[in-house]
Amino acid sequence: MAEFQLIERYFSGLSRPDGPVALGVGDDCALLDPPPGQRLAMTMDTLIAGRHFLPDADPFSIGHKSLAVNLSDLAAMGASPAWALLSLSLPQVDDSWLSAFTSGFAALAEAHGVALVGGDTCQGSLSITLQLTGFLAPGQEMLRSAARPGDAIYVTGTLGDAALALQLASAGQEPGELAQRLDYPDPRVAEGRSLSRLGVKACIDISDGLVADLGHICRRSSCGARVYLDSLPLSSPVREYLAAGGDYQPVVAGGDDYELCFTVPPALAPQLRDMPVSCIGEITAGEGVELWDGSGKLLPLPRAWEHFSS
Ligand SMILES: Nc1ncnc2c1ncn2[C@@H]1O[C@H](COP(=O)(O)OP(=O)(O)OP(=O)(O)O)[C@@H](O)[C@H]1O
Ligand SMILES: Cc1ncc(C[n+]2csc(CCOP(=O)(O)O)c2C)c(N)n1
Ligand SMILES: [Mg+2]
Repeated sequence: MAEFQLIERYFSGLSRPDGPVALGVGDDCALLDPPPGQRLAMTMDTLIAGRHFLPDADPFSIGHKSLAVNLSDLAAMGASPAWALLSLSLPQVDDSWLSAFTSGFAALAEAHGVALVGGDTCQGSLSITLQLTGFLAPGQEMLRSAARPGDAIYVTGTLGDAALALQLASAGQEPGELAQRLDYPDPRVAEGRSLSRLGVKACIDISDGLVADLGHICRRSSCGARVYLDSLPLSSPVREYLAAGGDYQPVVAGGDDYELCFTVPPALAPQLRDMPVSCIGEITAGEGVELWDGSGKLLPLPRAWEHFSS
């Protein structure tokens, strides 16, 4: 099967032309009608074999994750997802790989109302780039630059599960239930929309680890952050790993969490009472992220995930 047959077989069906998609997969461009009065929120992320997923990863999970990491960026802005463009580089045409990949992608796209409206396909080493567009009413955006001293810092979900799964898998051990968090991140789109509607102004999604991503909020907001290790929300396997003497590096710097980290002024905090979020510290007038343990000791910051750093 060659390029155009492949596009027809695997990607035309994901296009779902409807009202706002005037023209999807198949022409020189997609033609799209954004809803009046909404801004477009646009993001893009790449997944590369060996860099973002293990070479033997299930293609269904790669399809899921390539969309999930982009949905997570829209969630962090408070946007609603709408359209995707998919650029695929494949070493060869492998039918079973492509059908599993597109099924994983389609299942998550369906769950979030995302239409695939176009893309590009070429032969090369395995790499997936997804561009995702969403909508956002002006004034509802959550920015990295909007944290203020005195704000409380919150996160959704639990931290460190995916990084610990990767650490175990890389050491040839069985990650058990943690594997799900590495392979199938659950982007916090509904939570992002709710937070933005509540009036939360500062948010980021945690892809490179808490310390690095909260660090982006600090730099862009010209403030500091105090985080309390004992306040971090942890799953049972991560708790057990720490209790057995495991290092906190995967929890605060391993990355791949795809949880939201956001800050809230004291007046807004009571409105979060019924949400599944955890307060982990506060924004200060200082600079950079500080990590404190339960006995009041300042902890050294582990090195964060960063491309070109090793
Ligand atoms: N090659 C590039 N050209 C233009 N802008 C870029 C490029 N690479 C990154 N950016 C922009 O830089 C900013 C930070 O990008 P970065 O990839 O670090 O954020 P992110 O996508 O939220 O994080 P992650 O990729 O870890 O999920 C974003 O606004 C992004 O659009
Ligand atoms: C095989 C393998 N090695 C390492 C990792 C960890 N990892 C890769 S990229 C990244 C940050 C987000 O990426 P980006 O900044 O490119 O969006 C993290 C935490 C992984 N998932 N699989
Ligand atoms: Mg990125």
